[in-house]
Amino acid sequence: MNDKLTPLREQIDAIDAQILDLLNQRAKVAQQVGHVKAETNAPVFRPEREAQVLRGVAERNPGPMGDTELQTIWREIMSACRSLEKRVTIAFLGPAGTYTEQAAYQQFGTAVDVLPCSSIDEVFRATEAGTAEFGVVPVENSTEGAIGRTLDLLLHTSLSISGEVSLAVRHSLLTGTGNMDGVTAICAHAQALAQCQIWLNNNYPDIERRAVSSNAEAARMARDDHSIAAIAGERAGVRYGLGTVKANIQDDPHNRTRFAVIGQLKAGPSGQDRTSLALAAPHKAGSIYRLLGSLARHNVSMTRFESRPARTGTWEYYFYVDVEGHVQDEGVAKALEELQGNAAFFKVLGSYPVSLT
Ligand SMILES: C=C(O[C@@H]1C=C(C(=O)O)C=C[C@H]1O)C(=O)O
Repeated sequence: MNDKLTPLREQIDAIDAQILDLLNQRAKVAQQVGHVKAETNAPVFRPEREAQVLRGVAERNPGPMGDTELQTIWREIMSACRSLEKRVTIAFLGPAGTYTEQAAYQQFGTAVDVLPCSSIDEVFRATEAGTAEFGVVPVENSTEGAIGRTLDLLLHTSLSISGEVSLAVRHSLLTGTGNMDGVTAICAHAQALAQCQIWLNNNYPDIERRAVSSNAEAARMARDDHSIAAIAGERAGVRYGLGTVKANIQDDPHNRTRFAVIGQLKAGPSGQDRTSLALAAPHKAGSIYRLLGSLARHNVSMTRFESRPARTGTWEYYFYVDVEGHVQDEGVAKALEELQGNAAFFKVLGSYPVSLT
């Protein structure tokens, strides 16, 4: 047995030495890139370039390594290289252990400084003030729909969306003991309670449900008080030392949440981009039809159309529209120019590379 293993391990050691050498070669080039950027005051983080590198890895991958696993490794390589140019600070909807934290690492890798914030408003404030270069906030959930507060704040912020992250959201029922003995309340964010309501109705119809500020906060409460069960991701469970009563209790097995990366940066075109817009239509017959007609005429595909009350008490709405392509793409530019002329309110929230997952 050992005789067979020894030469194989020697091969791995030799390959590791090459990987180590190549990684440091890559890091030195990234440092040079950093010097060039510093001379011109150019942004360190370039999401369009990182998206291209990650797509290229999957396209060129001959296997047996999986595309997703390689992309995870490359994300960390780029994160480490980037941190040699400059370490960026990322604000996110905390506390530690939330899905938003996971989304932040998914976008930037782990060689970043993080600033957990207690509300979506605080993420916007910290990023607008420059305390963090980027912020990460939830935008919509495939079961429960839009995160209203994020949409409201996007309307008037000076920040742009420079990235999107889509994560599979799986909820577990967690307690300090790993069972439900003595549990009198199930705590979670209101969104998570809503995403698990059928399962809760079927299994624990009589236990009180209590909405708290985040699932991670519920996990922290469950750690300190064994009369409380939390609904949260396994990540939060591990972080707070909880036992799993039942995993995957979300009503929709395909439950996903989409997050936006916000910051001063406007991402360049990566070749596979999306553009988010906020619009209001004038109070005239056919005005929405005219707005959307501009997209159709220039062959621009719409991937999302969402309305939200303008909060004027007059049944006026803002429309949140996502289209395929980048504002610098010719068709998109023409469509938006035309659309802007017909809109009562028009704002490009940002163009950014399409999420890998
Ligand atoms: C090295 C660069 O800086 C950063 C690091 C990257 C990398 O490690 O590949 C890619 C894009 C940037 O976010 C670059 O802009 O090319």
